Amino acid sequence: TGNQWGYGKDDGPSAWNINYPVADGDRQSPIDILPHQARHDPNLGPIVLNYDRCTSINIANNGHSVVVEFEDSDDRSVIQGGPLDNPYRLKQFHFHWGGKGCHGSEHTVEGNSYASELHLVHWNAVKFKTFGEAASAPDGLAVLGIFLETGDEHRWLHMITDSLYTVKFKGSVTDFKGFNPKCLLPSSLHYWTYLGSLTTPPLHESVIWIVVKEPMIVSEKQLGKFRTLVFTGEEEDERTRMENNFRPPQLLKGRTVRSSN
Ligand SMILES: NS(=O)(=O)c1ccc2oc(NC(=O)c3ccccc3)nc2c1
Ligand SMILES: [Zn+2]
Repeated sequence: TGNQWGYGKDDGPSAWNINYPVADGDRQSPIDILPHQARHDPNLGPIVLNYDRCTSINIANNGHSVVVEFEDSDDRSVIQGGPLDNPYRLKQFHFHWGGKGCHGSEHTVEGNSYASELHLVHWNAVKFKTFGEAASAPDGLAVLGIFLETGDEHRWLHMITDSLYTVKFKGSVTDFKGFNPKCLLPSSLHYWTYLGSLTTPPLHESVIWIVVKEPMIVSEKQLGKFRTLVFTGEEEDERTRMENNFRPPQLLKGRTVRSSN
């Protein structure tokens, strides 16, 4: 059916514009970030995360990534400050990653990729009633992007990687309670910010991107566990390893990238 998209040769990013013409739009993501061309904006305050009462619900394999969903019926876990005019509610987080030894981040910095990228997806519940409504509005979503670099083991990432075997196949979902993603964040939240889009179909141009400069460090072993997931369902014959689920950088088309200090 028309909505089938992926990261392969025939259904990958270069073919997405067939079913999703906005793929060729003016504010597409990800982008290559050039720090020296980013405008330092002293009015850009710090990002403030209020995740202390966040409620994680489940972890799932949606056939494109592994996603942890949160309860978003009130303002129990929000991001605010920085470029945001309102608090945005945490809806879910997920990852993008590469193959063994290859890189897998979506945003790049001066042409350099990281091994992986974590996206914490938030929506503007002040202006919109549902995530779906916000996801189609120019200021509807705020996604916090965190790069993952390989090095020492991350002390808390095991809480996710130890659960990945339970969501190996597309369509699998398991309970995942009591996880606070604040434990994944690097010490500094200095960031770049620009107006962009979802990096997968439907590619809505509704995202205020906040890309944190400092990567989180994870071990190659921890990253390898993400590659034990498969894109395919348990009932399907082939087992296509889930890796390289990233969109390459898109044209800036005159946009300005701003930098916090
Ligand atoms: N790579 S990305 O740009 O962060 C990105 C890309 C595509 C996305 O679609 C959704 N949908 C929901 O989260 C959702 C969750 C629950 C109900 C409806 C939608 N989030 C996305 C984030
Ligand atoms: Zn993403």
